[in-house]
Amino acid sequence: MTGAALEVSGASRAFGGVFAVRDVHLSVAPGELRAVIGPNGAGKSTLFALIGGQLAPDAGSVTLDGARIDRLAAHRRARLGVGVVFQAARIFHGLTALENVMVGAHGTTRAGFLAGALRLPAHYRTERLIRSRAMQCLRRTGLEGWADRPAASLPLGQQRALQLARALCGEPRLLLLDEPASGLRAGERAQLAALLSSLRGSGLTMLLIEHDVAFVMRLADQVTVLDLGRVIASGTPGTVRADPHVVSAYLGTAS
Ligand SMILES: Nc1ncnc2c1ncn2[C@@H]1O[C@H](COP(=O)(O)OP(=O)(O)OP(=O)(O)O)[C@@H](O)[C@H]1O
Repeated sequence: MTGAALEVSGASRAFGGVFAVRDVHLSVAPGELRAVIGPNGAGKSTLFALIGGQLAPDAGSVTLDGARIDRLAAHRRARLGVGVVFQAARIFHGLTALENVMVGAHGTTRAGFLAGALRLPAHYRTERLIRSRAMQCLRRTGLEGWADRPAASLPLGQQRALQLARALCGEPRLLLLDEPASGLRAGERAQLAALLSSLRGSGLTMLLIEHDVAFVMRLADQVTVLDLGRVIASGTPGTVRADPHVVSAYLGTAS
């Protein structure tokens, strides 16, 4: 298909008269991995929330495959294919890895609560379908060997992959990731980078916000740099790294 998968156009959002995001334009092509970076307070989390639906913009628009989504609640955006991996590990520790992923598929299937409560055949069919889809997602994220382990017993890197698997089970058209590398050690970061690369190889469109500039520069197709709520640079990692505005606003102060 032609055109952007995600288009943010002139998006602004202020808090108490101060712009957190100001007239931001961002276009993510299908299959692209886009990173959004910027110093503390640059507006990354706010932009993320404007796309995911936790916030609505004061002005501007957000479209997914050409359809406006900026006035929709987060759960309706999720139904349309916006998958979100939040930074805080929202893992159900009492459930197995497989069960955690199955949770991601409920809500995207048709057989409803009543069919489940009445134990109708449709319920069992749906449950089987969900289970096999969840196993596929565990395979896609390299977690098939952990399927029946309690989620709490997974090392942090695998827990991060589990969050990804759960989001994938909702079959997103666009996956949003909030600082996926945060708190991970070097080896775990490298594993996560390989996983994100393989997902991109499968054609998934992704947007991630990240503090770790080195992580992003190795991984992303395109990088958008925010500072004080505005886009100050956008392009390939090489272009962005050489941009004097970026160097002075951000990279110059990073080690
Ligand atoms: N709910 C809110 N109420 C008031 N001000 C807010 C709110 N959310 C964000 N802000 C302000 O908007 C600006 C942008 O914040 P935001 O969290 O989006 O930046 P960020 O780039 O994600 O920062 P960090 O890297 O520190 O998480 C900051 O000045 C912040 O204080």
